[in-house]
Amino acid sequence: MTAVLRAHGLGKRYGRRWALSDCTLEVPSGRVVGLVGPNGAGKSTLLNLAVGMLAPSTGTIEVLGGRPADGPAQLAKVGFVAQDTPTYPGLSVEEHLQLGARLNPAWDDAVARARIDQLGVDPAQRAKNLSGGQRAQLALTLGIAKRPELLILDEPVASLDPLARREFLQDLMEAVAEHELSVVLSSHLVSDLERVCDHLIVLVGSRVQLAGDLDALLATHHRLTGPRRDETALPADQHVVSASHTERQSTFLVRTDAPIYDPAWSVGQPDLEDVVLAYMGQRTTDRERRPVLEVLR
Ligand SMILES: Nc1ncnc2c1ncn2[C@@H]1O[C@H](COP(=O)(O)OP(=O)(O)OP(=O)(O)O)[C@@H](O)[C@H]1O
Repeated sequence: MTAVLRAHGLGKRYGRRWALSDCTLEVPSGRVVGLVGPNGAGKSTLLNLAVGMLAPSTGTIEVLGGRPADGPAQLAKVGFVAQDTPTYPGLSVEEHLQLGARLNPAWDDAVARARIDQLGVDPAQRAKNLSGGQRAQLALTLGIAKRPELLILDEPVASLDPLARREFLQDLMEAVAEHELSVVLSSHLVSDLERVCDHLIVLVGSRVQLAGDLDALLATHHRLTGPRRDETALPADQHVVSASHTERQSTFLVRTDAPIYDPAWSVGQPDLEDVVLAYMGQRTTDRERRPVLEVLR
C-alpha cells in the first residue's frame, strides 16, 4: 500500500500525561480517509503531529515520504484545516487570499477567487464578521488553493448546520475530483464520513481498532441474532466485535470473510455507524489483546 502517512510507535506527552502513545498506522494515498474515534482518542494530536504543529515525544511519523514541516517543499505539499477552522479575525477575505498567495508557492489564485465568488462571500468582509459556515469555507478555500498533495481536516464541519455541512463536504468532494488530492478528515459524524470517505480508520485510545475501505468494512461485518449462546461457541473465523444477550436471545456483531451458513442465525447487515460504534465501545482494557483489524480488498 502506498501511504501518505505512516506512524510507528508515535507518542506525544504533555508532562506526565500522554495525549497519544504508541500509535502505529498507515494512511493510504489517493483516498479520502475518515478518522473517527471517541473524545480524547488522540485524533487531533495525531493530525497536529502530521503537519508538524507538534513534535513527537516518541516514535516516528512520515508524511508523503518526508518529515512533517521539514522545510518549504514539505510544507507546500500538505494543507491543514485545524479544528477551529482558523482565520485571522481582523483580515478581510481578500487579505486572506493575498496572504495565501504570498505564503504558498503553488497557490492557485483562480481557484481561490472562483470559490469565494461561488460562495457569495464579499471579499471586503473581515473574517470576524463571517458566519461559522463561511469561515469554515474560507479555511477550506485556503487549503484547496494551496494545491497540496495531502489535505488534512480536523473536524472541519463540527460547528456547521446540516445544510452548511452538506455544502462544505460537497465542495470538498469536488476539489478532490478536480485536483487529485489525498484527504484525511476527522469527524464524529459517521454519516458524513460515510458520504465522503472511501477508507475509514477507527482510533481508540491511540490504537487503530479498525481500518479499511468502506465497502469492505460493510461487506465483512454481520449482525447475528438467534437463540442464546456463548461467543466461544462461534466458529474461530468469526471475530466477535460486540455481543449482547437477553435470557433467550443473543445478538453478535461479527467480522468474517467467510459466508455464514448456521441456520439458527438470522443474519443482518449493520450500517457503518453500528460497526464504528461497536469498535469504539470495546473496553480499552481489552485493547492490548485484540488484533488490529485491517480490511482491504
Ligand atoms: N495541550 C495539551 N495538554 C495536555 N493534554 C492534552 C493537550 N492536548 C491534548 N491533550 C490530551 O490528550 C488526549 C487526546 O487529545 P486529542 O485532542 O488529540 O483527542 P481527540 O481524539 O482529538 O478528541 P476530540 O474528539 O474530543 O477532539 C486528551 O486526553 C487530551 O486531554
